[in-house]
Amino acid sequence: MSTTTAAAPDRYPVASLSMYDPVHLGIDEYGYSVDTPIVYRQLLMGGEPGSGKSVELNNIVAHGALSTDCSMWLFDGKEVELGMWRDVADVFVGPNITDANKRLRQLQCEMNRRYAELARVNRRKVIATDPVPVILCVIDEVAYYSVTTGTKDQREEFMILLRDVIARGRAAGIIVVAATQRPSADIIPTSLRDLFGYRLAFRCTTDSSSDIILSVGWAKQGYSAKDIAPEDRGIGLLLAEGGTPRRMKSAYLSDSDIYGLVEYARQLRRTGWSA
Ligand SMILES: Nc1ncnc2c1ncn2[C@@H]1O[C@H](COP(=O)(O)OP(=O)(O)OP(=O)(O)O)[C@@H](O)[C@H]1O
Repeated sequence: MSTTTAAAPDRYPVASLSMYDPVHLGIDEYGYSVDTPIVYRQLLMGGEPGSGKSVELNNIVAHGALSTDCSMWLFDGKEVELGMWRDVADVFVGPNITDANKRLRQLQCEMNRRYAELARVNRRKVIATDPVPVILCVIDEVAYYSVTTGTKDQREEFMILLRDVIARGRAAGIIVVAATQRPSADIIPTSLRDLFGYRLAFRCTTDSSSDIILSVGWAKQGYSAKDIAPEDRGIGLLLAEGGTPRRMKSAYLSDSDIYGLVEYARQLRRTGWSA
């Protein structure tokens, strides 16, 4: 055994993350880390303005940006919330429904292509060793595209395409993370909500809007995002695949954290990781 100690290298190997790794969302009320695999799932977030949705979206997008097996498709009806990640997004859609629908049609085609390939090789789902990236499709604010902008036909087309991608995307390696500050039945009908395996309710103004995110009945059982105090920004109830809602606080990335991450992700995505 050698008695000499090797000089510490001045550069350390840093591996990228993978979309198949759990994503760090925050900590729960007992101080445990909330790390959730989101591949093969869809995640819906809702809550009143300023309740913490964009902060949590940033955590998920940060994971995607640092994952070299992730293709990021960002839809930002407000343009500035996800805009900081624009340089490392593969697709960035601002407040333009024509563009949004065009991109969703492309996503649908890619999904169909992947299913055709899976069927050809007699497989059920995309896995980590497949030569296709996981597609992380993040939409902030769904209602902008589904009820506010464009013509009725465009809004309807948006919802039809989105519903299809949410319903069929999982096994094809397409994750949809959607946020809305308007948790109402016209924006998130039950049939759409139920397609999301994960739901995260930040502070809501009524029990019924909390139930629209989580699902009917939880408020009566004592799990209502209405009970989150207005000053408790970033606190939400996370319902994961049929469990019980878990109260948690999302992790927080400051703007300067995000600038640093974007720069790092840009290098990582250009070169792959290297020592
Ligand atoms: N986890 C957190 N830790 C610390 N501060 C937070 C956290 N989450 C939210 N905040 C604070 O609350 C503010 C509003 O959060 P955020 O922008 O995420 O709300 P939002 O729900 O996306 O609002 P809107 O619907 O209007 O876009 C943040 O700028 C930040 O100051």
